[in-house]
This record gives sequence, C-alpha cells and structure tokens, in this order.
Amino acid sequence: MARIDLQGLAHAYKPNPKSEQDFALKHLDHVWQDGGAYALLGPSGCGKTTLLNIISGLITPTEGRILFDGEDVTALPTQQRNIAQVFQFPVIYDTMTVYENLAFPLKNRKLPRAEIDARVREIAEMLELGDSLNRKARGLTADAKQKISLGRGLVRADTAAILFDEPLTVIDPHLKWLLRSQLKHLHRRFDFTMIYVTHDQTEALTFADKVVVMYEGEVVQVGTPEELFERPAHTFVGYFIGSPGMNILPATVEGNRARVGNHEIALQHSYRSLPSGTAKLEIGIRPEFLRIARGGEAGGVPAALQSVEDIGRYRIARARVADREVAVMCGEQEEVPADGLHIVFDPRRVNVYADGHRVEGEV
Ligand SMILES: Nc1ncnc2c1ncn2[C@@H]1O[C@H](COP(=O)(O)OP(=O)(O)OP(=O)(O)O)[C@@H](O)[C@H]1O
Repeated sequence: MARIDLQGLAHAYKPNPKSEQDFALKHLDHVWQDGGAYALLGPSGCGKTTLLNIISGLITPTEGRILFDGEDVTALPTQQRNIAQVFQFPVIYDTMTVYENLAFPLKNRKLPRAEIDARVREIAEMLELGDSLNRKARGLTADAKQKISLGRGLVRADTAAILFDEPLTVIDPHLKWLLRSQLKHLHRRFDFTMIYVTHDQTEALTFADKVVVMYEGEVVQVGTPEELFERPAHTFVGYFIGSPGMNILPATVEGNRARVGNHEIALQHSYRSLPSGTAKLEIGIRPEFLRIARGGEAGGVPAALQSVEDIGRYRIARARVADREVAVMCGEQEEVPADGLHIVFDPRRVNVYADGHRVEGEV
C-alpha cells in the first residue's frame, strides 16, 4: 500500500478558471498516510467524487500533482496506478463463479496458478465467501456481490490503495453494519490505505481513523471523529456532525465576551485580533455542552422554550435565544421550566467562527 500526497491540487470543470469559485475542487494539500483508513465525508455536490476520480486517474486535475510513495502519478492512467475501486454497484462478472471473479485480476497479471489459488482462498476466507467459491456470481445477494468487488481489490498484492465510493448504498440496512465492521477488521489486519467516500456521518465515523470533511469544493477539516466533535474547525462540520448538530449563533466578540442579541456570553479565551475583513462572526456550541440553569442559578442566558423531545436516554429542549433556535441536551429526569428558562453556556466549549472558520483564542 502507498502513501498518497496531494500537492496544490485543484480542479475546474469549466475552462479557464479565474477565481476560486470556478473550481469544483478548491486548492488542496493533503497527505493520505500509508495504511490509513480515511473517510471522505460531505453533502451531495461538495466534490468527493471529483477528488476520488483524481486519485484513481479518471480525471486529470487542472492544477497540482499526485504522488504515490513519492512518485508523480499525475499523468498516469488508472490501469498503471494499481488502485482498487469499489463502487455503489458491485462491478463483477455475473457469468463467472466467485472463484473466477477473485482470480481474474491475478490471471491477467499471469501469476503462477498455485499462487493464484492460495491468494484467492485466503481472501475468500477473510470475506466469508469460502463456501460460495464454486457458485456463479449471478445468483448471489447484493452484499455477497459487493464482497466480491472488494475481494478483487484485496487479492492483488500490489494494490496502492482501495477507494470506496458509497459502497454500502445497495446493501440492506442490517447487513451494512456487518460489512462495515468486517472492513474495519480487514483494515486492522492488513493495513491497507483506504479512502471511503460517503455522505453518511455514521458510516464515516465508524469506519475511519481520520475523516476528511468537504464542503462546497473545500476540505474544511481533517480530524479524528473526536476532534470533529470536540472542536469543529468550520461551522459546517459542527452542523453536519452530531445529532442535533452544533448550535450556531450570530455574535459580536470583544475580548473574552461574546454578545448574542442583548445577551453576553463568557468565552474561555480572549479574541483581540479577529481576521481582517471578517464579514460574518458567529459562536458555536454543541447541545451536549449547554445546560438548563437550576432554580435561582446566576449566569444563564434567558430563553423561550419551544419544545421538548424525548429521544430515549435523553431529551432535547429547543428554545429561542435572541431570535435563534438553540438545542439543549437534557437528562430524562431533568426539569425544563416552561417559564423563566435560562441556558448556561460552558465557556470552554464555545467556539468562535469568522466567516465559517474557527478562530483560535489567545491563551
Ligand atoms: N463532468 C462534470 N462536468 C461539470 N461539472 C461537474 C462534473 N462532475 C461534477 N461536476 C460538478 O462538480 C461539483 C462536485 O461534484 P462531485 O460529483 O465531485 O460531488 P460529490 O460530493 O461526489 O457529490 P455526490 O455525493 O452527489 O456524488 C458539483 O457542483 C457538480 O455539479
């Protein structure tokens, strides 16, 4: 498997791009570490497939270079990149048996028959396809077919990386979880470099060690699931990850205080120098880090209760603060007063965002 470097990469579908807005994939530098399990997460149209196709060689980028283990592959076609791909719909030969499907990439490379046999059986065992080796692929279920697609990538020893493009879309919900944990297990055992495209946060967070979040053609954060939750680098990450997503409120900031409408909210750090030319300033805090003030407790922000939803182990109170809806996570037994509600913001958990991007405070 390989380390993949993206250097100054950008892609525009329209000719002669002039401004950053003309790029479907905005300028990007990133390293996919050898053996890393990455998810590429973002909404429809944010540029995930464009980036994946650049890595696989289906698209030549408008700008920048791609290196596999230090070697420039930008001009190489897909066949010469040793990339395995698993798409939404399984790509297999229906008239061949499972064995023949798995052996195909190795036969093409003219490997000795005994080597092919050993490798096919090893991969089939790993994917729990050992009992179906002599069956025609045609009659198999969608998940078994998708396992064959994956197996065809794994069977080759020279695979640089495995790219998955929403591979579980056609799989039954109860089998999705099973396949996903099998993938994770395979990754731990063999250390493949895996890049997994999805718009589903659960899929991304359970599969990946590192999640690359894209929004409007831009990579807005690369981080572990914990980092994305704890410290969203962009308001989009805060909104997209978590359920409900992060509360985002328009604010002004002076020193270590934020002002939302007429209310003052304490911040952990001071923000004396915000990026120049900032058009939009916001604060963000996750519903998990807000709480309802107890009777008589000082320091809460007054809010108007809208609703309380029971979602099993906890409840979500929705309330208006300065004309904006805010979600607060509360315990099952916790009292949520309909009148005189005050919400307490944990200063350590309030993030400040300038034009969507998180600003680091001065310690
Ligand atoms: N062949 C093309 N020609 C012109 N524009 C394109 C082409 N392919 C994609 N785009 C545009 O580039 C942007 C990124 O598209 P892309 O398919 O990479 O996004 P995505 O995140 O993979 O979306 P989805 O999850 O829907 O597949 C979109 O605005 C899309 O309309």
